Amino acid sequence: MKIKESELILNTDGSIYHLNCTPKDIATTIITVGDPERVDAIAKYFDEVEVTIHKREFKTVTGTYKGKRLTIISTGIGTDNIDIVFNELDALVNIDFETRALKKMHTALTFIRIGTSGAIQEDIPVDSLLISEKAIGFDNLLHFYDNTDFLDTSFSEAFIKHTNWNSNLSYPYVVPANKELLNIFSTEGFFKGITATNVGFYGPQGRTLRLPTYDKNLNDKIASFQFNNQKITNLEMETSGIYGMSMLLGHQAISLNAILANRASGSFSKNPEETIDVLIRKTLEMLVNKEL
Ligand SMILES: O=P(O)(O)O[C@H]1O[C@H](CO)[C@@H](O)[C@H]1O
Ligand SMILES: O=c1cc[nH]c(=O)[nH]1
Repeated sequence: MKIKESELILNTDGSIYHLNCTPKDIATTIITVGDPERVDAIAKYFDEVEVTIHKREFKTVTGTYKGKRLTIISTGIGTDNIDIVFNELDALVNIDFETRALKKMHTALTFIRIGTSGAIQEDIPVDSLLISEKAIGFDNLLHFYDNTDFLDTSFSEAFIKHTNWNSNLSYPYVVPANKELLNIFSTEGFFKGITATNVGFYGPQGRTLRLPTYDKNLNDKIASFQFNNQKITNLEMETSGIYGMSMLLGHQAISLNAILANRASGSFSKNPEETIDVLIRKTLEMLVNKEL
């Protein structure tokens, strides 16, 4: 079936609408970051850069690291951008742009998020690295899609009860990391935990500058919640969307977090760039050594 021009939107040069990339521009292993400037902070380690494309908050660099072809792309902030980036990257490999039909052979992509995050457990210090075993999404992206049977509703129900979750907020959805990637990255000295993905940095993460939040104890309730001996460890703004979209589209994803803030102790990293750089170098080496 031919996908309409209003659904699969191609620019006059044949590139996809927001990302401005054509199918040849991307590798099958893709590092996602929020901050467009982090793309160059990673690409500076490449042997060579093949492609650089920048439109809006979406900066894409494809090149090689120790001979391995990789793409780095910035998503900007939030799961609304994840919807765009993941649908468009998937289209680049799984839709024929000439015929506008789905390709017969599915191509699975491997996604590694190199992100920043704030811990809510006191024993996860600033400047540590954490791998997200699961994400709990306080955003509503996944609720717009069908076929979400993989979501862990028992976890959601227990969480809603424990926190007395406000019914005006969207239903928190719980989605796992890719098992294989989780096993691979789990061996390398990361903390492991459950990442809460929020719809904002301030109120939604319980930060108060001038505006009070509806429940000043919400972060404490989130931190004290346990399900099957697992705790929610950290807050950020993309992982639930990345895990959810990857499950829906048949890709594999893992989210790695540089912990810059500790909300329990009220502290923030004195050298965030250094911590992010440690995570970048570690991730690049693992991608090559584990042949991901
Ligand atoms: O550093 P990035 O990857 O952008 O991730 C975190 O930082 C941003 C907020 O400062 C949000 O996008 C959050 O998820
Ligand atoms: O506390 C933090 C730190 C980074 N990113 C977030 O979303 N929250």
